[in-house]
Amino acid sequence: MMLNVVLVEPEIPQNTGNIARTCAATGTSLHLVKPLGFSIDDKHLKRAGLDYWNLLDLHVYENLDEFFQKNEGSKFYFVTTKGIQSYTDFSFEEGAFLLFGKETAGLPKDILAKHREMTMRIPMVEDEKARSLNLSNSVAIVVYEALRQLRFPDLI
Ligand SMILES: C[S@@+](CC[C@H](N)C(=O)[O-])C[C@H]1O[C@@H](n2cnc3c(N)ncnc32)[C@H](O)[C@@H]1O
Repeated sequence: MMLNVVLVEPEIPQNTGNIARTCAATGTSLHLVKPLGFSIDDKHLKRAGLDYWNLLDLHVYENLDEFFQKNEGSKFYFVTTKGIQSYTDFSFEEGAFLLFGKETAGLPKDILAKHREMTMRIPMVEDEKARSLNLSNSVAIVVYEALRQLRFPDLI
């Protein structure tokens, strides 16, 4: 696949359902890293993804170690409110893996520290009350920037 979205320990089924729909509609693979806050058969998850599930290239992992092992050698990008640069300052490569954190806590701190140079943020107002965007909105923003840079391959 041209792009890969990775949700690390997602908690809210409606968010993952929306993201599944974005992935299916853009030909992007979806990778879910457990623990998940819902079952893959959850009705909210299915409803939010509507009938797009059969179009989806879905991969599920027991934990982050398994994810990194199975995708060794790939290019990883970390999307976080603590990113050192704007997502628009990155060049996205074909086959890129875009990692997003869980709704309550984001990506693990040790992972962000290890991959600091590859962390990106989506700019927001400087107000501590505006802590973050919705997870599924964040995925849509970054996926479409990456696809734009790759010239919307196979999309019309
Ligand atoms: C609701 S947010 C998590 C909030 C968490 N307190 C944090 O600061 O990371 C869930 C995920 O959405 C993405 N996200 C939300 N707002 C973002 C932003 N402004 N910049 C980059 N990523 C963002 C990140 O992947 C984040 O891990």
